Amino acid sequence: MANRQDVRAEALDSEQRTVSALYARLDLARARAEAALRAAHGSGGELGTRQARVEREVTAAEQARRLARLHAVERGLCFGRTDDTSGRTTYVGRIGLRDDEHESVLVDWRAPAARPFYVATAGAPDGLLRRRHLHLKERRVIALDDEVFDLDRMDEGDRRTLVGEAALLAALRRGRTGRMGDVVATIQTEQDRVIRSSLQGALVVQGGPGTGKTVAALHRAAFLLYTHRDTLERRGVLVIGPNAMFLRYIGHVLPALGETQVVMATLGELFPGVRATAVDGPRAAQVKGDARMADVVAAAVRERQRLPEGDLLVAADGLTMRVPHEVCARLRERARAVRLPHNMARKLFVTELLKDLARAEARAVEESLRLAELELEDPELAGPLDLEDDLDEVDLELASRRLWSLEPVRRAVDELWPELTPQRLVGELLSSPATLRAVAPDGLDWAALVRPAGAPWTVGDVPLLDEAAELLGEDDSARRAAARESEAEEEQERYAREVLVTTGLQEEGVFQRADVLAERHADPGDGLSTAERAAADRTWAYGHVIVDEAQELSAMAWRMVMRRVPAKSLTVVGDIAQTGSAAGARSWAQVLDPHLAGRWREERLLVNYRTPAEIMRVAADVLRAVAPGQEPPESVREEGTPPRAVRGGVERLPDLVAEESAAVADGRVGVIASGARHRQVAALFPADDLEAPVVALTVTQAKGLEFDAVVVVDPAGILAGSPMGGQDLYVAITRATRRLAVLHDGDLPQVLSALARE
Ligand SMILES: Nc1ncnc2c1ncn2[C@@H]1O[C@H](COP(=O)(O)OP(=O)(O)OP(=O)(O)O)[C@@H](O)[C@H]1O
Repeated sequence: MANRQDVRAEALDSEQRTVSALYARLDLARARAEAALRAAHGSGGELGTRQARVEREVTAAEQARRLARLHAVERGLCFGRTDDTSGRTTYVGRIGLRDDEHESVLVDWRAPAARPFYVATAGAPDGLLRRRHLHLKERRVIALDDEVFDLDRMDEGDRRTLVGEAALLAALRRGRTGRMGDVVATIQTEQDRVIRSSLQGALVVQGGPGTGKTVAALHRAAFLLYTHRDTLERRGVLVIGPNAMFLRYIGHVLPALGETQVVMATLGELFPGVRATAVDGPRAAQVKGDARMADVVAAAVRERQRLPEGDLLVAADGLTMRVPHEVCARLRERARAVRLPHNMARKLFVTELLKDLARAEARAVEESLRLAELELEDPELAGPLDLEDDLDEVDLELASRRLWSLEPVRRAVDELWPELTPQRLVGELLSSPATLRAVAPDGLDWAALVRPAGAPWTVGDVPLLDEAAELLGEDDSARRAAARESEAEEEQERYAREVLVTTGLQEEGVFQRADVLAERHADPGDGLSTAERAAADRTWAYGHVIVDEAQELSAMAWRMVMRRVPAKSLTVVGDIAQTGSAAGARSWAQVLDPHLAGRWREERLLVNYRTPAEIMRVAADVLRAVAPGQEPPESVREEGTPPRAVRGGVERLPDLVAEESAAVADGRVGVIASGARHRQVAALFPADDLEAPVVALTVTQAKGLEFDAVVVVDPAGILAGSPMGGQDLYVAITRATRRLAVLHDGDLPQVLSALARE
C-alpha cells in the first residue's frame, strides 16, 4: 500500500499536469493577443479612412490591455480547486481561461462559478465535497491543502489524496515584505460577502484591526471592475487612503489582481493643483472639519461681495463717476438672486455696474459742460442738456467696454466683487482674524484657524478649497485643457513603452521608439485613460469610491468625497474604535446620515488575521479603557511569544530593535513612537521606505500598516499626546503580526499591565 509520502507526491504530480496545461493556455492566449496587437499596428499604416484608423486603434488598445492583464497573472495563476457532489471539478484562478472547444478550464475568482470556493464552510458546504488550495512557486506546484466537507461521500481514491495544513494559517505566517499582497487564494466567507456585495448604494465595512478590511476593499474593487466593466471603466474607481506611504503599501494589490484602472489618492490630493501633506494640530483640525465650516466658507464668499462705504466714486479720465450706494446695493442683490456661483454671477454684476458707471460718466460730462457754460457764458451751450437720458443700449455697451479698459474702474469693480480662486479665498480667510471673526457662527472656535499668510496647505484645508470651488464656480477649463494635453502625451508614451516591453515588439523591430507608437495610438479624444482624466478633474463623477481608514474623515471631508460620487456608490472601510483625528467619526451614522439619510448598509468583520491572540489580549485592555462599548476582534491564531514591556529610554532602543530584528529574521520591524519622541527615534532609523528592515513611524503614519515585530516607544506619551491618545495606543499595538515590545521610561500605563515585564 502506498505510504503518505507517495500519495502526496502523486497528488502533486497530478495537479502539476493540470497547472502546466493551464500555463500553456496562458502562453497561447498571450501569443494570440500579441499577434492581434501586431496585426492592428501593422495593418495599413497611415492609409485608410479615419474611421478605419480609429477602429484599429481601439482594437490595438484592447489587445494591449488584455496583454497587460495576461502578464500580470503569471504569479499564482491557479490557486484553488473544488470538487462538488455532482462529480464536477473546477479550477479557480486569477483569470478565466477556455480550451479550444470553448470549455472553461480555469474560472476567474470573481465569476459566480468561483463562489463556492470562498463561501463553503463545514456547516454550509454549498454543494462541495472538497476545497483544495494549490501553492505555486513560479510554475511549479509545491504544496496542496485540502478541506473536506463530506468525507463519507468521497471515494477511496480521493480520500487517499487528502493533504495539507490549513491554507489560511500558512498564508498568515508568511513574513511581511513591506507591501500588502493579495489574498485571493484564501478569502474568507465573511470577506467574500463584502467583496461581492452589490455596486449600488453605500456599503460600510466595520471591523477591528487586522480583520482584512483593506484587503477585502481592494478585492472588491477588482470584483466590481470585473462585474461592471462597462460602467466602471468609463467612470473610474477612486480609492482614497490616509497617506502616500499607505497607498504605496497597497499599490501592488490591484495590479496583481489584473486591475490597473483605479485612481488612488490621499485626501490631500483630491483638489487638482494642490498636494497637501501638512496636518493641523488637533484644535485646528477639529474646527476645520466641523460641518459648520461650510457656512463659514459661504459667508466668506458673501463677505467678498462688498458695498462702498457711501456712494461709489470712481475717478478716471479727469472725471469722477458717482454711483449711489443704494444702486450698488440693488445691483448686488440682483446678482446674488440669480444663485449662480460667485465668479459667474460676477459677470452680471460687472455688466450692470458698468452701465451705471456709463450713466454716471454721462452725468459727470453734463455737469462739467454746465460748469463750462456758466463760466464761459457761451450762448451756444445754453438750453437743456440731458446726456444720461440720451444713452441707448448700444451707447451703454460701447461706453461700458471703454470704461472696462480703465484701470481705476477695474480696481473699483474688483473691490466690490472680485474674481476669486479657491486658493485666494481660503488663504486670505485663514490669515485674517477680522474676517474669521465676522463670518464664523457663534460658538465656533475660529481663533484656532488663524495662521500666517502663505502657510503651506494642510490636508484639512483641502475640503475647504473644494467647498470654495463649488461656491466660486472656478472656471478652470483653460487650465484643464492644458493639463490634459501634456498629460495625454505623457500617458500615451508611457503606455506605448509598456506595450513595447510586454509584447516584445521592440525586440522584433516592429516599433523601435515609444513616441512613434504613441503617435499611432493617439486617442481621437483626449488620449487619457479614464483614471488619468478623472484624477485631473475636480468635477469628475466616479462610478465608485472606496474610502479606507474612513473613520478619520471629518464632516467637511465627507462633503468633498460625496461630490466625487453623485451616484453614491461607495465602499466605506474603517473602524470607529481606531479614530485618531479630533475631527474623525464617532459613529458611522453621524458622518453618513447627512448624505445618505440611512440608505447605507453595514457588514462587520470580526476575525483578526494579523495580530496573534497574545498581543490582542493586551490591545483588548486598551480598547476597554477607551471605548467600553466596542468588542475587539478575535484573533485567528496564537503565536506563542508573549508581548513584553522593557523599561528604558530611547538609548535602549537600538539593542531592543536588534533583538526584535533577529527574532523575525527576514521580516520587518516597525518602531512606533509618540509625537514627542518620533524625531529622536527617526534619527536612529532614518529609512522612510516600508521595504526597509526597520522603519520609524508616528501612529498616524502607521495606520493601516503592519510589521512582523513592533516596538512601541513611550506609550504614556502616545496616551497623553492627543484627545484620542487611547485609540492611538490601540492602533500602535495592533500593527504587529508576530511580536510586540513596549519601551517605557516612566511608569508603565495601567492599561498595559498585562504585558510581561523585563
Ligand atoms: N483571507 C485572508 N487570507 C490571508 N491573509 C489575510 C486574509 N484576510 C486578511 N489577511 C491579512 O491580514 C492582514 C490585515 O489585513 P488588512 O490590513 O486588510 O486589515 P484591516 O482590517 O484593514 O486592518 P486595520 O484596521 O488595522 O488597518 C493583512 O496582512 C492581510 O493580508
